[in-house]
Amino acid sequence: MSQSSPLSAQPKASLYINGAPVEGEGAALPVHYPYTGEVIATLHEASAAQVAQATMAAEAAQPVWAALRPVERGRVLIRAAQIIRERAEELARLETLDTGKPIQETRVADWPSGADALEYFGGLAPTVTGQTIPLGGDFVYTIREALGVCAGIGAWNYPSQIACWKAAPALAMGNAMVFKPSEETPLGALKLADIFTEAGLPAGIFNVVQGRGAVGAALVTDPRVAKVSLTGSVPTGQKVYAAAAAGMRHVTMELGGKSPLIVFDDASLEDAVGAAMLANFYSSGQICSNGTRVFVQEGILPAFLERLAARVAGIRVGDPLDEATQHGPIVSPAQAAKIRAAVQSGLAEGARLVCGGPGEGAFVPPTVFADTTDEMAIVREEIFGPVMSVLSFATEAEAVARANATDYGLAAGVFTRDLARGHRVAAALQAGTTWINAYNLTPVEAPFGGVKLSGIGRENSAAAIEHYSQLKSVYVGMGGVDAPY
Ligand SMILES: NC(=O)c1ccc[n+]([C@@H]2O[C@H](COP(=O)([O-])OP(=O)(O)OC[C@H]3O[C@@H](n4cnc5c(N)ncnc54)[C@H](O)[C@@H]3O)[C@@H](O)[C@H]2O)c1
Repeated sequence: MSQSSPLSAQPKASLYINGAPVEGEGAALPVHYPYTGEVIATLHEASAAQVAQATMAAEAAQPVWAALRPVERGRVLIRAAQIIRERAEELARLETLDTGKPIQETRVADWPSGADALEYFGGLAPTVTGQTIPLGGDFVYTIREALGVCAGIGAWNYPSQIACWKAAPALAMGNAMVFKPSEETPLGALKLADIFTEAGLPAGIFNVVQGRGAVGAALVTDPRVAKVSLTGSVPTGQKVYAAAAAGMRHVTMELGGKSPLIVFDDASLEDAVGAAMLANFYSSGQICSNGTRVFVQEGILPAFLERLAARVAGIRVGDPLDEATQHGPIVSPAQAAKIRAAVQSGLAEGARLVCGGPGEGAFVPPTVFADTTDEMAIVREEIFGPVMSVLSFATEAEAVARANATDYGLAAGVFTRDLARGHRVAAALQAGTTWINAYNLTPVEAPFGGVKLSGIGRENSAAAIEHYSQLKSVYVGMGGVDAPY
């Protein structure tokens, strides 16, 4: 890599352990800018000994952090959020270099959402209390206490948001964290570690190790780790859940999906088309909750497809650092090849290409298939790219049954002007996160997560507190001990 390259993003060191940058002792990890393929940084994986050092540093630091007043922990998180907002432009640019996502997205979605989580959980920390349970003299009170050392493992689509979404509730509750970003996008988590230190976080409370799956596996089975939170694919989730079970560790699993978006014929066509585009093409389609199965009621199908094709034709594809660009490259050549194979399989299975196609190089254009059936691989399997399958349906009962006929259950959406139907359908859809007349909005105030194979546990909202703490009950005897012997 040329250090003089204007795109150089070489960090001080690859890892962050016990409050300081540390170089990795493992294999090289080149970081490519997805748009050009240029190597913008070369990192090194953590060795097994360095993974252990990170968890030991976390274990040593955690009790002191947990003993602070919650308002003091919260203040550090809120200060970190302020630093993120002050450096918004620099951080958005780094996220674009790391992921290839358009700068117009990374300015509004990635770090800003991470800052929201830090503010939210920073403010929530002092409000967490226990219960008193009267027993007519004796009583029990409960303490919600930290778990200890938490491991966070991230995917590459929203690397900095994922790091913040995991760190914020974990740290708010007095835990320490060792975070392993995806090997594709390792840069944002290192920035977060720096920002935390600047905000006053004690050394050892947030550590970063880098590496591929084996480093993640070493972290999951480290004896000091009490909880694992993974964002990734279902196959990885199954492996990590099983490995965590051996040590009876807590888990949060944020996994993949093949979510349905149901559009009834009374919906606002323009809003439904806009939502379907957002649900498939934002971040070049690399979003876990994407509504990739778009069920459209037969009466409005022709009008829906016509309007969709017209609006998709206007999407500006290109250089992600150009402010006008709305659709950037795919994160890596390997992922682009997987998406292309899915597009080819759609063509081979007889789906009708409305627009887009396999694309070339780093780019897969926004792609819409019509005349698809529930049996086609493009309709059943997560593609994790900008490929929408449009399906036609006749009745509400049919749409709900077909929408639920999947092993996934991350998200679902419904568009209708009949609000009673909207609520009825939302209730019937097997998904952890649902939207009525909206799609893919994930404010920190709302719980986010999946059912069925899409995961377990919830991120964001007060619900996340329960996933980063455990209840202790304290029985207080107020009288004598009545022993029968
Ligand atoms: N539900 C959500 O919140 C959410 C959000 C974003 C992405 N995702 C899902 O993530 C997937 C795309 O991301 P990806 O390709 O990076 O996923 P992935 O499963 O390939 O990797 C995820 C992370 O797990 C690590 N890993 C791999 N094998 C491991 C092992 N045996 N033990 C421990 N860690 C291991 C990887 O290094 C990476 O950091 C998609 O399926 C997408 O739907 C889910």
